[in-house]
Amino acid sequence: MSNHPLIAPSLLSADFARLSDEMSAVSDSDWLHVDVMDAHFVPNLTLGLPVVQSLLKATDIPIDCHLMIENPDHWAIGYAEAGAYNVTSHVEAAEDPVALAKNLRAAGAKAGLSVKPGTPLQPYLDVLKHYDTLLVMSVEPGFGGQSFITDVLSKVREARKLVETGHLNLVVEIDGGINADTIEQAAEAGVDCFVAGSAVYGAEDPNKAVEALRAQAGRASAHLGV
Ligand SMILES: O=C(CO)[C@@H](O)[C@H](O)COP(=O)(O)O
Repeated sequence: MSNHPLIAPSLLSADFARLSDEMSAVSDSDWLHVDVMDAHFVPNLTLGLPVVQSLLKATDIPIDCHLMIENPDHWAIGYAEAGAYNVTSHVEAAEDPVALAKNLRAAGAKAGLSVKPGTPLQPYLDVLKHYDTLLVMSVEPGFGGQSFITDVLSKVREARKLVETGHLNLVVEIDGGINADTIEQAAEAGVDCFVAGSAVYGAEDPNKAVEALRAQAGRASAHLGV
């Protein structure tokens, strides 16, 4: 849980030839979201552990790794050992998500679990008790710049209720299509952490975009102060 809105710019929308400058451009953000894609779990290919290790040396912002890869049971631990703050794997890809969470925590990272837009939460409620973050995908994973899928907010409301009633203790994160037009409905539904790619890196001043999104989320949210 968090008591203020967390904004996590997605580096997927940054200029990959200038990653260090692009991280500095969002120095006011709470987390930095790094999308790892393997061209198997999703059709796109981005970057892997060697690049994340370099990013970790070049920033103080907590790195939030979103692994859109097959076999996270094997690969995720490397990101935790490298020093990522939060390491998220997909429930659709993980073979033993409980063991995975335990391994990530033992390596010093927060453990995150992500669900695609069509994946329900209900079968994974016991598994989620072992997790620190739940990443609700509000687009099909793989690409930035897609439109927000409003239907996923029912899962956010479900997760928020479970957190408020003490059944889960995790940060509710949303990813995909978050911008000035969509962040308020996500905040109202109960999101704590908002990933935003094109809305931040497409802005003239990325840091100002981060501040504006944070303020908007804080105003719209019943559970987060500004
Ligand atoms: O994981 C993903 C896409 O798979 C996201 O992190 C995108 O990078 C978000 O980009 P926008 O939808 O905010 O442009």
